[in-house]
Amino acid sequence: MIKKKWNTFKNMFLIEDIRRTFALLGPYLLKYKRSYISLFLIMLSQILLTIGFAWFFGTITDAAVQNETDKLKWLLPFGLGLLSISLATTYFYTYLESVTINKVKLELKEQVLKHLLLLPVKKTSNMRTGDLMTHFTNDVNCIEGVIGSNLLYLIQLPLTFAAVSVYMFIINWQMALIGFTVIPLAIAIGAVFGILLRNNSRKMFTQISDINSTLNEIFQGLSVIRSFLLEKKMSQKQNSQNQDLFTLEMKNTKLRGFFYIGGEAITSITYITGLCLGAYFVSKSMITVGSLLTFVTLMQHLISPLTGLAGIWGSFQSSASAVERLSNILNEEIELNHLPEYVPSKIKGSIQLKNITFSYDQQKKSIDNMTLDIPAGQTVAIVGPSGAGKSTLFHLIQGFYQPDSGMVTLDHNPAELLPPSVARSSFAYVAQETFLFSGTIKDNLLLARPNISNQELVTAAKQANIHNFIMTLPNQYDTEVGERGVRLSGGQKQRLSIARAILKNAPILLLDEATSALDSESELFVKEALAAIKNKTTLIIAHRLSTIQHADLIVVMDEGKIVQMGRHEELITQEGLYRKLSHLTFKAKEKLPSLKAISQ
Ligand SMILES: Nc1ncnc2c1ncn2[C@@H]1O[C@H](COP(=O)(O)OP(=O)(O)OP(=O)(O)O)[C@@H](O)[C@H]1O
Repeated sequence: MIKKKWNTFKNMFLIEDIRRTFALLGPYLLKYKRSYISLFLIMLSQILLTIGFAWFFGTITDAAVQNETDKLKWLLPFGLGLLSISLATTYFYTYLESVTINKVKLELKEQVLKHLLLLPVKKTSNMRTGDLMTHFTNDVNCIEGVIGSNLLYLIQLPLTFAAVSVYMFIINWQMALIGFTVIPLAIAIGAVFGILLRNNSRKMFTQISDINSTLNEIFQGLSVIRSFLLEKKMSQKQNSQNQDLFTLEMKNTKLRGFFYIGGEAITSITYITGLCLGAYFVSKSMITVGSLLTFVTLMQHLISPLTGLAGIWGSFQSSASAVERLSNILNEEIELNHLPEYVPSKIKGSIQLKNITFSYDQQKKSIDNMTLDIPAGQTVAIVGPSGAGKSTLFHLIQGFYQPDSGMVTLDHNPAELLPPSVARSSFAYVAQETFLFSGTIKDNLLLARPNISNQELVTAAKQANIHNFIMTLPNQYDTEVGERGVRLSGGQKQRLSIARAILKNAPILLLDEATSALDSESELFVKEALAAIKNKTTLIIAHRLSTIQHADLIVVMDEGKIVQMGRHEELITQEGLYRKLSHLTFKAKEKLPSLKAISQ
C-alpha cells in the first residue's frame, strides 16, 4: 500500500525521470563543470543587470520629472555601460552554452554507439534498425531540454524571482503582493501542460522510430519491393505513418500554444493590474513616477520566471522521454569492457566442442548436446538440411552467443576466457550474406587487419580468384563498390569477402555457405581459392557437396545434432542423410550440364 502510494507520488512528480536524467547526464555536468560555473556566473551578472536596468529606468524618469539635468549627464553613460555589459554577457552566454551542449551531445552519441557495439549479439539482434537510428538522429538532440539553458534557468529563475521580489517589497509592499497572487496559477499551468507535453512526446518518438524502421526496410528491400509491386503499399504505409506523426506534432504545437498563451495571459493581467494600482499610488503621491516605472519593469521579471519555470518543465518533459530511451540502451548489460581490436592470433587453431547445448528462445534447442574435436589445420565441412543448426554452430564457435551448457575451447583453452580481441582475431568469417562497406574495393580489403601491404592485397585477391576481375574495372582496386556493393555480382562480392577473410590471416577460417550465391563458373573459382588456403583450420558450411568432397572431415547435422561424421568416401557408402543430400546435389548437377563440364 505504502509502496503503491510512493509509486503514484513518484509518477506525479516525475521523480524517476529526474533521477534517470541526472544518472545519464550527471557525469557530463561534472566533466564540464567549469563551463557550467562560468555560465552560472554570467547568469548571476544578468540578474544584477536586470535589477540595474529597473533602477536605471526609475532613476532617469525621476531625474527628468524633477529637472535634475546633472544626474542625466552620468545616467546616460551608466545606461549605455549597462547595455554594453548586457550585450557582451548575452553573447558569451549563448556561445559558451552552445559549445557545451554540442560537446555533451557529441560525447553522448559516442557513448551510446560504443555501448551498442559492446552489447551481446543476442541483445542487438532483436533491436530494430529504425529504433537504433532514432537514438542518434533524434533522442540525443532532444536532451538539449535538460542540459542547456534550461538547467541554468532552474537556478537563475528562482534567484531572479527572489531578487526582484525583495526590490518590489522595498518599493511598495501592497503592489508586490499582487504579483504574488499569481504564483500558484503559473505553477499549476506549468505542471498540467508539462505532463500533457511529455505524454505526447513519448508517442512522437515511438512514431519517429516506426517511420525510420519502415524507411530502412524500403531502402534495404528495394529490389523485393519492385519485384512484388509493393511500391504503392509501402508508400501508403509510410504516408500513413507520416500522417500520424503530423497529427502528434500538431497536438504538440497546440499544447505549446495554449501553454504560451496561458503564461502570457497571467503575465499581462498581473502587469495591467500592477500598472493601474501603481498609477493610483502615484496619483496619491505614495510613490514617484520613477518608482512606478521601476516597479512595472520588475513586475515583468517577477512573472516571467514563473511561466519560464513552467516552460522549462514542459521542455524537460519532452527531453525526459528521450532520456528514458537512451537510458534503456545504456542500462543493458554489456558483454565486453572495451572495443576489441585486431591482434595477431597466436593460437594454432584446434577447436573442441564439449556437450554444447544452445537455444535462442529457451524453448527449441538449435544445438543439442554436440561434441566435436577439430584438430588444427584440418578442413571440416558441415552439412545438413536447412535449419539443422550449422550457422548457429558458427556463431557459438566465434563466441557471438554463449552456449546454455557445455563449452567451446580453442587449443583446449575455454573460448569465453580468452580476451575478446584474441578470440575474434582468431577467426576469419565469410558470412552467408556478404556485406561490403561503402568505399573502394581496396578500402574493403584493407579492413581485414592493420598494415596490409599492396603485395599482400594482390596475392589474397589472386587466391580468391577475384584479381583478374578487379583489373578489368576502370579504377581497378580503387573502384567504388557502393554502400552495399551494388555494382558487383553475388559471386564477385563473395570472392571479395573471401579475399578479405584470407587477408585477416587468422588461424581459423569460417565459410558459411560460401558457394550459395555463386554460379557454376564462380563456384569453380571459389573451389580453387579454397584449395589454395593452406595451414589453416577451415570450417565450411556448404549445400553444394561438390565443394567439400576433399574435406578431411564431413560433419552431417540434423536438428542440432551430429548424425554422421567421416570422409566423403566413407559417408557416401553408408545409408543416411549424407547420401540423401549427395543424391540431391547430384540430381541438381544433372540439371546443370555446364557445371559438369567445368568440373571435369
Ligand atoms: N536469431 C534467431 N532467433 C531464434 N531462432 C533462430 C535464430 N537463428 C536461427 N534460429 C533457429 O535455429 C535453428 C537453426 O538455425 P540455423 O540458422 O543455425 O540453421 P542452418 O542449418 O544454418 O540453416 P540454413 O542452412 O537454412 O542456413 C532454426 O530452427 C532457426 O529457426
